[in-house]
Amino acid sequence: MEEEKKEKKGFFARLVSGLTKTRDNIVSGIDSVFHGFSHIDDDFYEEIEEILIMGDLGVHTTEAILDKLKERVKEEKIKEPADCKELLIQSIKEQMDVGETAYRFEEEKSVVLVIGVNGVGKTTSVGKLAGKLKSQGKRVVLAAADTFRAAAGDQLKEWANRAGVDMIGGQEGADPGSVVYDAVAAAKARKADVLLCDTAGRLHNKKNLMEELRKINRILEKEYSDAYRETLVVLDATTGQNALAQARQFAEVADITGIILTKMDGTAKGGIAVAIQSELGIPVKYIGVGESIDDLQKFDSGQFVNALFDVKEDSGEEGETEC
Ligand SMILES: Nc1nc2c(ncn2[C@@H]2O[C@H](COP(=O)(O)OP(=O)(O)OP(=O)(O)O)[C@@H](O)[C@H]2O)c(=O)[nH]1
Repeated sequence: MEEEKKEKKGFFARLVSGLTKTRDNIVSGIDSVFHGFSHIDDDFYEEIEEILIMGDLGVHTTEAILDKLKERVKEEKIKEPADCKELLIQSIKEQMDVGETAYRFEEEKSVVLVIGVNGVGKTTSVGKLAGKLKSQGKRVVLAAADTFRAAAGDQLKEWANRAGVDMIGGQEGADPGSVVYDAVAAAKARKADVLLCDTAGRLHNKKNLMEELRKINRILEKEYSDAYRETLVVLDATTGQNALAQARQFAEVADITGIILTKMDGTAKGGIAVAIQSELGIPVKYIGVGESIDDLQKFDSGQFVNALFDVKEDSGEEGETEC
């Protein structure tokens, strides 16, 4: 129990330091609004709106947050700008609410498809996730089914070695479906708990992407129907609103069950996590906070917002995050 508390505290401290740039971008501005205005008026709300939009929360999400805030301020007859801070934090948390995030693939035999465009950190995230599952004592098999890019398989192989798991690959340009087919056979033979597939990422050709995913899904239905299926999209947080647009496009062609938001370390655009959950209703399941194998953390909206606004968490009871 003590260990668990310590771990949560450690996670929170790392989250706070990882979000320094995002926090500087949003919170220092907000604080000066709370303390710089003598009363609550349209200008006050406009300033908050501007800061949230600049912090990459997006126009729709920001409007929804402000509507909620205004309603509460009225209801609770708040007069002092400084007293709005807690209400704003509450409104952002509510706006991000997507219910409790499930990690079923950690509990039962599963296949996880990971998709994302080149360069977002897809291969790295698959490697980190493999390492995380392996450290939980799971038997993991990787499928290098993103056969489009030269050397992608080699890169994944390095991660497989680092994580200490098996990888099934194919030649460059090979049919991703056949790689998945072979990987399913290997997963069955090795009694794997989780089959992690590094799959397609070509958004510029939606028809092909859709076809490819459909084919993979058909194979999984036929050959591995008793495995729970999860589809995660990897997005690069440093691209801000572009990441949101990518998620939207992927959601049009696949049944997305979660998001991995990478490069949260050192970006000022971490507010995109709020926009993603609010506008798409898809949970951010993990965030990438560095380039090494341990730099993937489960995401918890409550803790994230607390970290952003420097709300202290000493009991460790706020979120369920473990890492
Ligand atoms: N700082 C930081 N860098 C990351 C993170 N995730 C990935 N990267 C880096 O981002 C770069 C791209 O990562 P890859 O995993 O190769 O990206 P990919 O999406 O697989 O791209 P392709 O291999 O080109 O398809 C690498 O230099 C990674 O080390 C993260 O969470 N934080």
